[in-house]
Amino acid sequence: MYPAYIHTQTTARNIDHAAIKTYQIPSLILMEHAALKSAEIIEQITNTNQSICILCGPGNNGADGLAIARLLQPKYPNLYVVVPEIKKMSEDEKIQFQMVQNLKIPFCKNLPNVTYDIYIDCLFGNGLSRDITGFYKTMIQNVNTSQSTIISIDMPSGIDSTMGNVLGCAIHADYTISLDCYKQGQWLNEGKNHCGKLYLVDIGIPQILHQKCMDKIKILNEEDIHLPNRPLNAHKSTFGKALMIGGSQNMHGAIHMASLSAYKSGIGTLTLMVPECISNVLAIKSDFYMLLQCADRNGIFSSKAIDLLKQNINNYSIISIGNGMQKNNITIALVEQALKSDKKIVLDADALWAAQKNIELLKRSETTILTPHIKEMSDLTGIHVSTILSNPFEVARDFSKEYPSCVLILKSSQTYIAHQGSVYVLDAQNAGLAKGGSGDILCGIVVAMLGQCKDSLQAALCATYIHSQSAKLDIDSASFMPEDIINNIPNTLKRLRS
Ligand SMILES: NC(=O)C1=CN([C@@H]2O[C@H](COP(=O)(O)OP(=O)(O)OC[C@H]3O[C@@H](n4cnc5c(N)ncnc54)[C@H](OP(=O)(O)O)[C@@H]3O)[C@@H](O)[C@H]2O)[C@@H](O)CC1
Ligand SMILES: Nc1ncnc2c1ncn2[C@@H]1O[C@H](COP(=O)(O)OP(=O)(O)O)[C@@H](O)[C@H]1O
Ligand SMILES: [K+]
Repeated sequence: MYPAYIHTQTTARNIDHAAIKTYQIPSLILMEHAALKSAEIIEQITNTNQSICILCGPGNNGADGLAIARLLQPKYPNLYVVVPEIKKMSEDEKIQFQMVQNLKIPFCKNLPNVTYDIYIDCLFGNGLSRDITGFYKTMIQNVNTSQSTIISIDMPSGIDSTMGNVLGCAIHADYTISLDCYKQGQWLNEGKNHCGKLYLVDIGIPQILHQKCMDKIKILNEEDIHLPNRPLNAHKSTFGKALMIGGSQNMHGAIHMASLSAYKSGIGTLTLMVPECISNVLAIKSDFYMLLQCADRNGIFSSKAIDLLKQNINNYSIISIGNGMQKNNITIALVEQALKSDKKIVLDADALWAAQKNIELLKRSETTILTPHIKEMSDLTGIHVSTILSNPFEVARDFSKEYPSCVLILKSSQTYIAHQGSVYVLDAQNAGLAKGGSGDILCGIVVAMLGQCKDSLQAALCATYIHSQSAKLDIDSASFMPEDIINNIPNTLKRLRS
């Protein structure tokens, strides 16, 4: 699978330049790859009897358009090119334009009065630098109001490729063919809604240029997942001894689901530290876990929990806190104690709110995996929800740099896994997961992976991927039950290992 990276405008541009300067790949060769791959996709999504109008701007995005015109012309009899600024062309565009003229492909300066079935948008790509005004704006508005299919090359023109904001006006594409890498603006803010279906094509830029990037963002795929080995001669301690702390009178299901997921995902031993008031119901539900019961007060842990954890913590290698707990002083004290220990820690739900009270403790040297959804991330960091939503990549990356021993799993319909400045994106939207309990299942899988993987980032990547793959169920998304997902974990593991 072609490795998919997401870059800002500057990084994408620097990579293009390095391919040309350092690796001496002529830009016309890259452009030819771009045009060939784009033409291939255009042929797949259109019919050759449809009329095509290719809009070519003043830079290399326009040059791509001219190269695409040259490649499509033999198959599409009704093909037309619009070049508004013949006097202002990049060097490569001049060469492409000469070839288009040699082939006698019809062109003109203005958008023709007739409506075309297909518009190929090559006005502006990664080089858009200011608001679009004047005749380009009119052209974009006219194309947007047509009922035609719009295919954008590299970026929907008018979308800023770093932040996804509309600069003046922007093409509303049905399809966008991104060249070499995704641009961050395709994933953020208004950009998300302007791309239509996104394609990514390899244009022959050396992969090393992506791998060498600082602060890279990569789409998580199966090749990034290295499931931990399970040696035949292992014993239970080989796979981690976990203590899961959580539960309250009104929420015993959360820790139960987390524990089932942890066990199905391979944890060695599992103990649940829960308030006494729910221990009976848990004991009836399952018998694979051990219970560390704690006196309760009003349905939650009493202050005795703090001493109980102190006395027992050294029996475990991994501690998770949060499932089914509440925001209170005991939760704060338990999180503080766990973070001061030398154990691997997983923080979920209200434990994330509690961690904020002693945030400097996250600078500990042992691994901490945090699994906030967007609101919990806001509780943890004090960053407003709208700021997180406008650039989750940056928020996740900044956090991971500030707390280098932490691995952040920032959950939403897309999930961002960040560690020491690198960000992975799990792009697997699934309405079946938009239900209470999905996060508890993930937390359990994280605990199990932390018990088995040597590397904490790998544990987080494996867990997130296993969670989303196990939620690929052949039933209506409205009917997903937590146990359906949990019962599918074994199939996922079997498939990933084979
Ligand atoms: N060899 C390579 O690098 C490869 C590049 N490739 C392709 O090149 C694209 C990047 O090309 P690019 O850098 O030329 O930028 P592009 O998007 O065409 O725009 C720049 C032009 O637009 C103008 N302009 C900007 N904003 C404007 C505005 N609001 N209103 C009006 N004008 C505005 C700007 O003018 P200026 O600011 O200089 O006055 C300049 O003329 C990339 O997306 C991909 O498609 C691929 O073929 C692979 C190989
Ligand atoms: N639409 C969606 N597409 C993909 N994943 C989703 C979607 N909605 C929720 N999820 C995933 O489900 C989990 C929900 O976690 P969380 O919000 O903590 O739920 P809860 O606390 O109720 O268990 C996260 O892993 C999140 O990424
Ligand atoms: K474009």
